[in-house]
Amino acid sequence: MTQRGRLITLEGGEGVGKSTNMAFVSAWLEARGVEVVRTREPGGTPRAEAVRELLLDPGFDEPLAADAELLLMFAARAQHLAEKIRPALERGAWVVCDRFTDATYAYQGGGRGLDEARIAVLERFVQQGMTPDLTLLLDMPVDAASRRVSQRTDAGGGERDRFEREREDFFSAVRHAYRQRAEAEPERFALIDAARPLAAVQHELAAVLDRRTAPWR
Ligand SMILES: Nc1ncnc2c1ncn2[C@@H]1O[C@H](COP(=O)(O)OP(=O)(O)OP(=O)(O)O)[C@@H](O)[C@H]1O
Ligand SMILES: Cc1cn([C@H]2C[C@H](O)[C@@H](COP(=O)(O)O)O2)c(=O)[nH]c1=O
Repeated sequence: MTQRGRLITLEGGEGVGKSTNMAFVSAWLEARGVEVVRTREPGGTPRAEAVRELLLDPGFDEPLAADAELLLMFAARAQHLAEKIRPALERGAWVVCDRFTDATYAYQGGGRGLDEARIAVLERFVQQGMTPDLTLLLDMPVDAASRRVSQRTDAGGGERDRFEREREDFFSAVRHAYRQRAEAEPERFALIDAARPLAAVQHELAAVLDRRTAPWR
């Protein structure tokens, strides 16, 4: 019988280095013979990416109600789980996902102030007990991360999305919520100091992956 794959998530606020380190984590696993499916949330499938567009688009002349934002996050997640994550895990592949439900607790819970208990109801409904096996939380001060986002936006000539336009107190609340979750579940989370140079961050990521994934490989 094929062994079920593992779900590894990368989490953290804007600009902490999740996308940069997705590539590193995936390559590290692949070098050890693991089949890896790389993906992200919100998004990861064509329909879920369409929901992402709606969530990130700053162009509407109408606010997005916090409850609608929460439900859209879980709608995208339900599609992602059904069409991509569960099938991959069932065939034995490992899924490395840039953000997952911890982001909902951090952004919609911490940032928007929605009740955690309501998020937990949707989590149970959509995920049916499925949770990440390992969560790599990239953590750094909000002001330094925001400078990285500014440099990236200036260099790429891109526009800030609807979340990136939030104020510093929103991101401080997001960071606080993430750190609280990591403290509450140390067996699932690894807290990584992402303010260091990339080589140091990746050195620690490799050590964490080696230690935490050895029993599953
Ligand atoms: N350790 C690091 N030191 C310095 N710069 C870094 C480091 N890690 C990433 N960067 C740079 O910071 C910027 C943001 O990184 P990245 O896009 O990977 O962050 P992210 O967490 O995926 O951001 P977002 O949440 O906005 O998608 C990029 O320009 C990247 O090259
Ligand atoms: C999964 C998830 C995401 N978000 C927010 C966090 C980010 O601002 C955007 C996604 O863009 P990025 O390229 O990953 O930075 O969506 C959220 O608020 N809630 C969630 O559950």
